[in-house]
Amino acid sequence: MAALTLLRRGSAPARLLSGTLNARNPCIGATQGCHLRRHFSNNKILVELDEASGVAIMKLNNPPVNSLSLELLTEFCITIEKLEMDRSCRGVILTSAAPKIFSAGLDITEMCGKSAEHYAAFWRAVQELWLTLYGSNMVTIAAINGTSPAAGCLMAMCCDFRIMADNPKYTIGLNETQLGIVAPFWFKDTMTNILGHRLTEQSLQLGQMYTTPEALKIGLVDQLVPEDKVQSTAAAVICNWLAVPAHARQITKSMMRKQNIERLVNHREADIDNFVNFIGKDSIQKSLQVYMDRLKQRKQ
Ligand SMILES: CCCCCCCCCCC/C=C/C(=O)SCCNC(=O)CCNC(=O)[C@H](O)C(C)(C)COP(=O)(O)OP(=O)(O)OC[C@H]1O[C@@H](n2cnc3c(N)ncnc32)[C@H](O)[C@@H]1OP(=O)(O)O
Repeated sequence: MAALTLLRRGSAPARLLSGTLNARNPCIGATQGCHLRRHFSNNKILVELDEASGVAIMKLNNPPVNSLSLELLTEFCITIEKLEMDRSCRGVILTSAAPKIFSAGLDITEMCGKSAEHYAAFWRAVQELWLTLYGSNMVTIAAINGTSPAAGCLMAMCCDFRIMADNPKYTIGLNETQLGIVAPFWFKDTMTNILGHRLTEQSLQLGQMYTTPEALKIGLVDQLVPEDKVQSTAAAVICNWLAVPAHARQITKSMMRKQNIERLVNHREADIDNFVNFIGKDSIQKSLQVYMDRLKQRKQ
Protein backbone atom coordinates (compact mmCIF):
# COMPACT_ATOMS: atom_id res chain seq x y z
CA MET A 1 0.00 0.00 0.00
CA ALA A 2 1.26 3.44 -0.82
CA ALA A 3 2.33 5.64 2.04
CA LEU A 4 0.81 9.05 2.47
CA THR A 5 3.01 11.21 0.30
CA LEU A 6 2.49 8.78 -2.57
CA LEU A 7 -1.11 9.86 -2.70
CA ARG A 8 -0.01 13.29 -3.74
CA ARG A 9 3.28 13.02 -5.51
CA GLY A 10 3.24 9.66 -7.21
CA SER A 11 6.81 8.74 -6.29
CA ALA A 12 8.32 7.20 -3.19
CA PRO A 13 10.34 9.66 -1.14
CA ALA A 14 13.81 8.44 -0.25
CA ARG A 15 13.03 8.70 3.44
CA LEU A 16 10.15 6.26 3.14
CA LEU A 17 12.48 3.62 1.72
CA SER A 18 15.08 4.15 4.42
CA GLY A 19 12.53 4.57 7.18
CA THR A 20 13.31 1.44 9.18
CA LEU A 21 16.91 2.38 9.94
CA ASN A 22 17.45 2.58 13.67
CA ALA A 23 13.77 1.85 14.23
CA ARG A 24 14.37 -0.28 17.34
CA ASN A 25 15.75 2.63 19.28
CA PRO A 26 15.70 5.83 17.30
CA CYS A 27 16.61 7.99 20.26
CA ILE A 28 19.72 6.01 21.12
CA GLY A 29 22.08 8.66 19.77
CA ALA A 30 20.40 11.33 21.83
CA THR A 31 20.56 9.30 25.03
CA GLN A 32 24.27 8.59 24.47
CA GLY A 33 24.97 12.28 24.23
CA CYS A 34 26.05 12.30 20.61
CA HIS A 35 24.17 15.45 19.60
CA LEU A 36 24.43 16.77 16.11
CA ARG A 37 22.06 19.70 15.85
CA ARG A 38 21.26 21.66 12.75
CA HIS A 39 19.40 24.93 12.95
CA PHE A 40 17.69 26.53 10.05
CA SER A 41 14.96 29.06 9.73
CA ASN A 42 12.86 30.82 7.20
CA ASN A 43 11.52 34.14 8.22
CA LYS A 44 8.63 32.75 10.24
CA ILE A 45 9.56 29.17 11.11
CA LEU A 46 12.45 28.15 13.34
CA VAL A 47 13.78 24.62 13.02
CA GLU A 48 16.20 22.69 15.17
CA LEU A 49 16.99 19.24 13.83
CA ASP A 50 18.70 16.77 16.15
CA GLU A 51 20.29 14.28 13.81
CA ALA A 52 21.01 11.83 16.61
CA SER A 53 17.36 11.33 17.47
CA GLY A 54 15.96 12.19 14.03
CA VAL A 55 13.64 14.75 15.62
CA ALA A 56 13.09 18.30 14.40
CA ILE A 57 11.51 20.95 16.59
CA MET A 58 9.57 23.30 14.39
CA LYS A 59 8.52 26.59 16.00
CA LEU A 60 5.96 28.96 14.55
CA ASN A 61 7.46 32.42 14.83
CA ASN A 62 5.04 35.03 13.58
CA PRO A 63 4.43 37.49 16.42
CA PRO A 64 2.25 38.54 18.06
CA VAL A 65 -0.16 35.59 17.64
CA ASN A 66 1.24 33.25 14.95
CA SER A 67 -1.60 34.04 12.58
CA LEU A 68 -1.27 31.97 9.42
CA SER A 69 -0.51 34.49 6.69
CA LEU A 70 0.14 33.46 3.10
CA GLU A 71 3.85 33.90 3.78
CA LEU A 72 3.79 31.69 6.87
CA LEU A 73 1.70 29.01 5.15
CA THR A 74 4.16 28.90 2.26
CA GLU A 75 7.18 28.67 4.55
CA PHE A 76 5.46 26.01 6.61
CA CYS A 77 4.94 23.72 3.62
CA ILE A 78 8.46 24.26 2.31
CA THR A 79 9.87 23.40 5.75
CA ILE A 80 7.83 20.21 6.16
CA GLU A 81 8.71 19.06 2.66
CA LYS A 82 12.38 19.79 3.27
CA LEU A 83 12.30 17.74 6.48
CA GLU A 84 10.33 15.00 4.74
CA MET A 85 13.11 14.63 2.17
CA ASP A 86 15.89 14.76 4.78
CA ARG A 87 17.01 11.23 5.63
CA SER A 88 18.17 12.31 9.07
CA CYS A 89 14.70 13.54 10.07
CA ARG A 90 11.91 11.15 11.00
CA GLY A 91 9.78 13.12 13.41
CA VAL A 92 8.63 16.68 14.00
CA ILE A 93 7.51 18.44 17.15
CA LEU A 94 5.33 21.38 16.17
CA THR A 95 5.18 24.19 18.69
CA SER A 96 5.09 27.97 19.05
CA ALA A 97 7.84 30.47 19.69
CA ALA A 98 5.24 32.94 20.98
CA PRO A 99 4.34 32.91 24.64
CA LYS A 100 0.74 31.86 25.38
CA ILE A 101 -0.40 31.43 21.76
CA PHE A 102 0.09 28.27 19.71
CA SER A 103 -1.56 29.90 16.68
CA ALA A 104 -4.47 32.31 16.24
CA GLY A 105 -5.49 30.43 13.09
CA LEU A 106 -5.74 31.90 9.64
CA ASP A 107 -4.70 35.50 9.26
CA ILE A 108 -8.09 37.16 8.97
CA THR A 109 -6.61 40.14 7.15
CA GLU A 110 -5.79 37.76 4.26
CA MET A 111 -9.52 37.11 3.93
CA CYS A 112 -10.71 40.74 4.06
CA GLY A 113 -10.94 43.26 1.24
CA LYS A 114 -8.69 41.38 -1.18
CA SER A 115 -9.12 40.26 -4.79
CA ALA A 116 -10.58 36.92 -5.87
CA GLU A 117 -7.09 35.95 -7.12
CA HIS A 118 -5.65 36.62 -3.69
CA TYR A 119 -8.36 34.57 -1.95
CA ALA A 120 -7.70 31.68 -4.35
CA ALA A 121 -3.93 31.76 -3.74
CA PHE A 122 -4.46 32.01 0.01
CA TRP A 123 -6.88 29.09 0.11
CA ARG A 124 -4.63 26.93 -2.06
CA ALA A 125 -1.88 27.56 0.52
CA VAL A 126 -4.22 26.58 3.38
CA GLN A 127 -5.09 23.37 1.53
CA GLU A 128 -1.39 22.74 0.94
CA LEU A 129 -0.61 23.07 4.62
CA TRP A 130 -3.27 20.51 5.47
CA LEU A 131 -2.19 18.10 2.72
CA THR A 132 1.46 18.40 3.71
CA LEU A 133 1.02 18.04 7.45
CA TYR A 134 -1.90 15.59 7.57
CA GLY A 135 -0.23 13.55 4.84
CA SER A 136 3.24 13.56 6.33
CA ASN A 137 5.08 10.25 6.65
CA MET A 138 6.99 11.61 9.61
CA VAL A 139 5.79 11.23 13.18
CA THR A 140 4.21 14.57 14.06
CA ILE A 141 3.60 15.69 17.63
CA ALA A 142 1.84 18.95 18.51
CA ALA A 143 3.32 20.60 21.59
CA ILE A 144 0.48 23.06 22.14
CA ASN A 145 1.93 25.74 24.37
CA GLY A 146 -0.93 28.20 24.13
CA THR A 147 -4.37 29.02 22.82
CA SER A 148 -5.23 27.46 19.50
CA PRO A 149 -8.41 28.49 17.67
CA ALA A 150 -9.63 27.45 14.22
CA ALA A 151 -6.76 26.66 11.82
CA GLY A 152 -4.43 26.63 14.84
CA CYS A 153 -6.50 23.73 16.16
CA LEU A 154 -6.54 22.20 12.68
CA MET A 155 -2.73 22.13 12.58
CA ALA A 156 -2.66 20.40 15.97
CA MET A 157 -5.33 17.93 14.82
CA CYS A 158 -3.20 17.05 11.78
CA CYS A 159 -0.49 15.73 14.10
CA ASP A 160 -0.30 12.16 15.35
CA PHE A 161 -0.41 13.14 19.04
CA ARG A 162 -1.32 16.33 20.93
CA ILE A 163 0.25 17.46 24.18
CA MET A 164 -1.14 20.68 25.65
CA ALA A 165 0.07 22.97 28.42
CA ASP A 166 -2.35 22.72 31.32
CA ASN A 167 -3.09 26.40 31.73
CA PRO A 168 -6.64 27.54 32.64
CA LYS A 169 -6.29 30.47 30.25
CA TYR A 170 -5.66 28.35 27.17
CA THR A 171 -8.41 27.13 24.88
CA ILE A 172 -8.58 25.09 21.70
CA GLY A 173 -11.26 24.37 19.10
CA LEU A 174 -12.73 25.11 15.69
CA ASN A 175 -14.54 28.40 16.37
CA GLU A 176 -15.30 29.36 12.75
CA THR A 177 -19.05 29.79 13.22
CA GLN A 178 -18.32 32.41 15.88
CA LEU A 179 -16.78 34.49 13.10
CA GLY A 180 -19.79 33.90 10.85
CA ILE A 181 -17.78 31.56 8.61
CA VAL A 182 -17.91 27.83 8.02
CA ALA A 183 -15.20 25.22 8.56
CA PRO A 184 -14.81 23.40 5.22
CA PHE A 185 -15.39 19.65 4.83
CA TRP A 186 -11.75 18.70 5.33
CA PHE A 187 -11.53 20.61 8.64
CA LYS A 188 -14.71 18.76 9.61
CA ASP A 189 -13.35 15.39 8.45
CA THR A 190 -10.15 15.89 10.42
CA MET A 191 -12.11 16.60 13.60
CA THR A 192 -14.59 13.79 12.98
CA ASN A 193 -11.73 11.29 12.82
CA ILE A 194 -10.66 12.42 16.29
CA LEU A 195 -13.94 13.15 18.08
CA GLY A 196 -16.58 11.21 16.17
CA HIS A 197 -19.60 12.54 14.30
CA ARG A 198 -21.92 13.71 17.10
CA LEU A 199 -19.34 15.63 19.06
CA THR A 200 -17.90 17.20 15.91
CA GLU A 201 -21.34 18.33 14.81
CA GLN A 202 -21.98 19.98 18.15
CA SER A 203 -18.51 21.42 18.34
CA LEU A 204 -18.64 22.92 14.84
CA GLN A 205 -22.16 24.30 15.09
CA LEU A 206 -21.36 26.07 18.34
CA GLY A 207 -17.87 27.10 17.24
CA GLN A 208 -16.80 25.74 20.59
CA MET A 209 -13.49 26.61 22.21
CA TYR A 210 -12.59 24.06 24.90
CA THR A 211 -10.66 24.58 28.10
CA THR A 212 -7.74 22.21 28.54
CA PRO A 213 -9.55 19.72 30.85
CA GLU A 214 -12.52 19.72 28.45
CA ALA A 215 -10.23 19.12 25.49
CA LEU A 216 -8.59 16.20 27.27
CA LYS A 217 -11.95 14.74 28.29
CA ILE A 218 -13.33 14.67 24.75
CA GLY A 219 -10.00 13.49 23.26
CA LEU A 220 -9.23 16.66 21.31
CA VAL A 221 -5.84 16.58 23.05
CA ASP A 222 -4.13 13.41 24.25
CA GLN A 223 -2.18 14.66 27.25
CA LEU A 224 -2.07 17.70 29.53
CA VAL A 225 1.19 18.60 31.23
CA PRO A 226 2.50 21.58 33.20
CA GLU A 227 3.62 24.38 30.92
CA ASP A 228 7.33 23.80 31.57
CA LYS A 229 7.03 20.10 30.70
CA VAL A 230 5.45 20.43 27.26
CA GLN A 231 8.73 20.17 25.30
CA SER A 232 10.28 17.40 27.38
CA THR A 233 7.06 15.37 27.25
CA ALA A 234 6.88 15.81 23.48
CA ALA A 235 10.49 14.62 23.19
CA ALA A 236 9.72 11.51 25.24
CA VAL A 237 6.48 10.74 23.38
CA ILE A 238 8.07 11.09 19.95
CA CYS A 239 10.78 8.59 20.92
CA ASN A 240 8.07 6.01 21.64
CA TRP A 241 6.44 6.63 18.29
CA LEU A 242 9.78 6.43 16.47
CA ALA A 243 10.51 3.09 18.09
CA VAL A 244 7.75 1.47 16.01
CA PRO A 245 9.06 0.05 12.70
CA ALA A 246 8.67 3.00 10.37
CA HIS A 247 7.22 1.28 7.30
CA ALA A 248 4.47 -0.38 9.33
CA ARG A 249 3.57 2.84 11.13
CA GLN A 250 3.55 4.85 7.91
CA ILE A 251 1.35 2.38 6.04
CA THR A 252 -1.05 2.35 8.98
CA LYS A 253 -1.18 6.14 9.04
CA SER A 254 -1.83 6.18 5.32
CA MET A 255 -4.62 3.64 5.70
CA MET A 256 -6.31 5.78 8.34
CA ARG A 257 -6.01 9.10 6.49
CA LYS A 258 -5.99 8.44 2.78
CA GLN A 259 -9.75 8.65 2.24
CA ASN A 260 -9.85 12.16 3.71
CA ILE A 261 -6.79 13.22 1.74
CA GLU A 262 -8.12 11.85 -1.54
CA ARG A 263 -11.39 13.67 -0.99
CA LEU A 264 -9.67 17.05 -0.95
CA VAL A 265 -7.20 16.13 -3.69
CA ASN A 266 -10.14 15.17 -5.93
CA HIS A 267 -12.15 18.31 -5.15
CA ARG A 268 -9.40 20.84 -4.73
CA GLU A 269 -10.42 23.32 -7.42
CA ALA A 270 -14.11 23.17 -6.46
CA ASP A 271 -13.12 23.79 -2.84
CA ILE A 272 -11.13 26.87 -3.89
CA ASP A 273 -14.08 28.16 -5.93
CA ASN A 274 -16.38 27.63 -2.94
CA PHE A 275 -14.04 29.54 -0.69
CA VAL A 276 -13.60 32.44 -3.11
CA ASN A 277 -17.37 32.76 -3.63
CA PHE A 278 -18.12 32.45 0.06
CA ILE A 279 -15.48 34.77 1.44
CA GLY A 280 -16.12 37.44 -1.20
CA LYS A 281 -19.77 37.85 -0.19
CA ASP A 282 -20.57 41.24 1.32
CA SER A 283 -22.30 39.64 4.31
CA ILE A 284 -19.23 37.48 5.10
CA GLN A 285 -16.84 40.40 4.68
CA LYS A 286 -19.00 42.35 7.10
CA SER A 287 -18.97 39.52 9.67
CA LEU A 288 -15.18 39.28 9.51
CA GLN A 289 -14.84 43.03 9.87
CA VAL A 290 -17.13 43.05 12.92
CA TYR A 291 -15.07 40.21 14.44
CA MET A 292 -11.77 42.02 13.85
CA ASP A 293 -13.21 45.25 15.31
CA ARG A 294 -14.32 43.33 18.41
CA LEU A 295 -10.85 41.82 18.81
CA LYS A 296 -9.32 45.26 18.75
CA GLN A 297 -11.95 46.74 21.09
CA ARG A 298 -11.21 44.08 23.74
CA LYS A 299 -7.89 45.80 24.33
CA GLN A 300 -9.34 49.29 24.93
C1 LIG B 1 -20.53 26.41 1.76
C2 LIG B 1 -19.32 26.29 2.65
C3 LIG B 1 -18.12 26.95 2.03
C4 LIG B 1 -17.00 26.99 3.01
C5 LIG B 1 -15.92 27.82 2.47
C6 LIG B 1 -14.85 28.13 3.50
C7 LIG B 1 -15.21 29.29 4.40
C8 LIG B 1 -14.06 29.90 5.14
C9 LIG B 1 -13.34 29.00 6.06
C10 LIG B 1 -12.28 29.74 6.82
C11 LIG B 1 -11.66 28.92 7.89
C12 LIG B 1 -11.03 29.82 8.90
C13 LIG B 1 -10.15 29.42 9.74
C14 LIG B 1 -9.50 30.35 10.69
O1 LIG B 1 -8.49 30.04 11.24
S1 LIG B 1 -10.19 31.90 10.96
C15 LIG B 1 -9.26 32.64 12.30
C16 LIG B 1 -9.88 32.33 13.61
N1 LIG B 1 -9.09 32.88 14.69
C17 LIG B 1 -9.60 33.45 15.76
O2 LIG B 1 -10.79 33.56 15.92
C18 LIG B 1 -8.63 34.00 16.76
C19 LIG B 1 -8.77 35.48 16.93
N2 LIG B 1 -7.81 35.98 17.91
C20 LIG B 1 -7.98 35.86 19.24
O3 LIG B 1 -8.92 35.30 19.74
C21 LIG B 1 -6.91 36.47 20.08
O4 LIG B 1 -6.18 37.36 19.30
C22 LIG B 1 -5.96 35.45 20.71
C23 LIG B 1 -6.70 34.67 21.82
C24 LIG B 1 -5.40 34.49 19.68
C25 LIG B 1 -4.78 36.22 21.36
O5 LIG B 1 -5.27 37.17 22.26
P1 LIG B 1 -4.29 38.33 22.78
O6 LIG B 1 -5.08 39.15 23.73
O7 LIG B 1 -3.02 37.73 23.26
O8 LIG B 1 -3.90 39.15 21.48
P2 LIG B 1 -4.81 40.21 20.69
O9 LIG B 1 -6.20 39.75 20.60
O10 LIG B 1 -4.56 41.56 21.28
O11 LIG B 1 -4.17 40.10 19.25
C26 LIG B 1 -2.94 40.75 18.92
C27 LIG B 1 -3.05 41.30 17.51
O12 LIG B 1 -3.22 40.23 16.59
C28 LIG B 1 -4.43 40.42 15.84
N3 LIG B 1 -5.00 39.10 15.54
C29 LIG B 1 -5.40 38.17 16.41
N4 LIG B 1 -5.83 37.09 15.79
C30 LIG B 1 -5.71 37.33 14.48
C31 LIG B 1 -6.00 36.57 13.32
N5 LIG B 1 -6.47 35.32 13.35
N6 LIG B 1 -5.75 37.13 12.13
C32 LIG B 1 -5.25 38.37 12.04
N7 LIG B 1 -4.94 39.15 13.10
C33 LIG B 1 -5.18 38.62 14.32
C34 LIG B 1 -5.30 41.26 16.75
O13 LIG B 1 -6.28 41.92 16.01
C35 LIG B 1 -4.27 42.19 17.33
O14 LIG B 1 -3.94 43.17 16.36
P3 LIG B 1 -3.60 44.67 16.80
O15 LIG B 1 -2.40 44.57 17.70
O16 LIG B 1 -3.32 45.38 15.52
O17 LIG B 1 -4.81 45.21 17.50
